[in-house]
Amino acid sequence: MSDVHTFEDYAAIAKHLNFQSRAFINGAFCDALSGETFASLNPATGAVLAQVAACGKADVDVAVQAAKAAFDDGRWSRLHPSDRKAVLMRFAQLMEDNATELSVLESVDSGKPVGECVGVDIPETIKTIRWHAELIDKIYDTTAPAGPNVLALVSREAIGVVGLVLPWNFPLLMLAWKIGPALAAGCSVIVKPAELTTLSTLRVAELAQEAGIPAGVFNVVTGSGKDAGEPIGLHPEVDMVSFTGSTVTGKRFLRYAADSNLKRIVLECGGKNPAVVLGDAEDLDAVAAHVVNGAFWNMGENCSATSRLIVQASIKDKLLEAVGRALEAWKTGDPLDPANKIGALVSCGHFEKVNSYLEQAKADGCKFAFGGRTYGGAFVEPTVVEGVTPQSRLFREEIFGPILCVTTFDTVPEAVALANDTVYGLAASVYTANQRHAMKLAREIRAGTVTVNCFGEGDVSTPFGGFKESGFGGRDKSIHAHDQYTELKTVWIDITEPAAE
Ligand SMILES: NC(=O)C1=CN([C@@H]2O[C@H](COP(=O)(O)OP(=O)(O)OC[C@H]3O[C@@H](n4cnc5c(N)ncnc54)[C@H](O)[C@@H]3O)[C@@H](O)[C@H]2O)C=CC1
Ligand code: BAL
Repeated sequence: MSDVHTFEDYAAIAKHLNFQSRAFINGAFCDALSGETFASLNPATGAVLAQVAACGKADVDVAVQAAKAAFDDGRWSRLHPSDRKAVLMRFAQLMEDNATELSVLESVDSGKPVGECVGVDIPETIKTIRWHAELIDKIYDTTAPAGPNVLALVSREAIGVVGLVLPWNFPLLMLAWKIGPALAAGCSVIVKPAELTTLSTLRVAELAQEAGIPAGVFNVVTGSGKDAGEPIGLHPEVDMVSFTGSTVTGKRFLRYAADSNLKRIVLECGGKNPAVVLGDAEDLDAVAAHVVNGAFWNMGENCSATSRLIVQASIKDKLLEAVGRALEAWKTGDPLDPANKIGALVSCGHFEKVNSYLEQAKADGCKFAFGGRTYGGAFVEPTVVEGVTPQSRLFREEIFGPILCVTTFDTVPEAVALANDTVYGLAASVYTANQRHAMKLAREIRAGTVTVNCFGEGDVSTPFGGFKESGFGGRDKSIHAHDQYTELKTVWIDITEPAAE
């Protein structure tokens, strides 16, 4: 990453960004066949950044044909693993060479604080591509234990043409979580970025081409969920879809699969993630710093965001005092100013949704311990709402914004029951000095990731995904992600000696 650090530097780069706005199909940028476009806005200012190709079924058909032709002729799928690895390593290097530009682009398109893009989103994107590239020539197939006259080979083969339907909250990182293992496995991909955040993915398509990923292997179809996402879900020649987004849309993909070709579906959906703080937790300032980071990182637009603070009643007031101290570092404002840790929400539409929970909190008679103010149609300051009951919408629904709901408990079993009182099961954190309690809570809370005395999503080496309505069918990240994009094949070979003549 370069030495660009100030608001003025980032603003100057933003001013001179060139936006690629056409779809990328079969190695070429192209308009939608209908010629239609939609506006991509900077949510912090409302300015139109670009008019983006509004693709539909016809464009998806062309992309699928290209992806299938590429897969079938083996230009990528049958490349020597070390050669595939070399191309992906070059791809990662090109992203690193352009990391500052990608960070600013991601920030203006999504409202994310540029400091987060520079420090987390873009480095993690690059690391993810490298990690999966490194794996390509290190995975061995196996033989199964079988009788003496049989050789049973069990291998993994790329699943084929893969649709990757992406959310807007971590546009490039979610792209990397999916294309990393998919391209490493040898699949051809059709990426459908969220319509609110397409621009960084299109820039990365340019870099993919420059790196030498062959035509047809990496395609980007831009457009709405209904027009471009649904045809991917229903396409008979798409072998698999990996989706991240809302549970409602995730369920649609299961229906698309049932109504078409039983394509494999992997879903990473919403969360309503608890942080359970026991009365014996040590160093409440450290706990508060983790809780605040979990709740407000990326404006809470995060499926694993800490959304419910479930705290033992005896320490609630002390913990909230510490939360107040931690919040002093969380300034809200222009996403291009690296001093701000809270930028703009992704769109006015999403702001309306988040604001409806602030209104609900007032209607429920809850107390705003901190925050509650909104600015400029897209900014919401970090807000902590006390006295949230398990019946409230605030406790039950995914807010996906900077609102932390506080509920108290008296006993550990009560805490477990509250933590599990949700249809979701993506992530949870537990804070306690008692290792027995920590392990008991980690076991009993039904979630894909449980962090103890910290908040985080692990590393690229650890699987990410959820229980219950948070997920289906597999995991992103880690070696387990490769399972999503491969089929198991058994080759059963009879090695009986022919009977002597
Ligand atoms: N990582 C996560 O868990 C995410 C959760 N969400 C949740 O979903 C809520 C709504 O956000 P949205 O952007 O509307 O999420 P969404 O689930 O509708 O969108 C995610 C992706 O699915 C596509 N899509 C939407 N409708 C589709 C359809 N009928 N068929 C095929 N593809 C479709 C979208 O174009 C986008 O690429 C958020 O407020 C948040 O609660 C949103 C984004 C990410
Ligand atoms: N936190 C990364 C995954 C997601 O929010 O979709």
